[in-house]
Amino acid sequence: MTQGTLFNMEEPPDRGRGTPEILGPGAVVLPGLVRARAVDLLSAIDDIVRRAPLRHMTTPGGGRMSVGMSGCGARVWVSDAAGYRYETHDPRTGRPWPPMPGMLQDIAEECARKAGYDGFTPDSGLINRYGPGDRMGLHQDRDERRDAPIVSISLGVSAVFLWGGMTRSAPVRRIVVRNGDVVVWGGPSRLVWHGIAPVPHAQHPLCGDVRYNLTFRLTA
Ligand SMILES: O=C(O)CCC(=O)C(=O)O
Ligand SMILES: [Fe+2]
Repeated sequence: MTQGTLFNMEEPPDRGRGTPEILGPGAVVLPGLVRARAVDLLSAIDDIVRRAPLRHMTTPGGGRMSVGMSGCGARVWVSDAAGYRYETHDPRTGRPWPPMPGMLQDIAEECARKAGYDGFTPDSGLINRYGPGDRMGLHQDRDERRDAPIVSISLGVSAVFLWGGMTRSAPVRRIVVRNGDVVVWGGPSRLVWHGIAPVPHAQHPLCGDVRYNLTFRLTA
């Protein structure tokens, strides 16, 4: 990922629940789509991070990412002084990443289908953990297959998803993503710059002051 700039703007107005919101060609927010599965998803995250602990990765430039990361599946995104890449083994433990639970695979595929992407079979599930104030700067997801969409699930504390354009300096839309919301982007929008504004200090009944994000991709 490439870190970019963030803009601090006031909270955007609320949007209706349940109505898909088109972000652009091939990109959609599906509000609350997996809210009923939030407890199961969080328990799957717990199982994974017990075996592959969350860690703060460093960027090639030496910066420490505020978001805690782990993952499951055949390959998981890692970053260190050597660069951004996918690895089959967890550098922290030397072991293969935990396999992707069938439940996660099914939910990711169903989310993709709902967004118009039939036949999406992710081989990588990234876990991002945001504490209060943690953020992810504007970036493009460039390190995996670009002919497959990204399926992104928000859990816990609400955050503002930043949805930019095809260049880093394009105007940025701010979209509130809540527990159980899903964002899917692919096709002509696959390389849109995006990020997460600093997560507010807030409480969610399932997660305390934490936001989790699960992101599914195809890497090989
Ligand atoms: O946390 C999010 O919603 C976005 C995560 C993201 O963009 C990424 O992992 O590449
Ligand atoms: Fe991303």
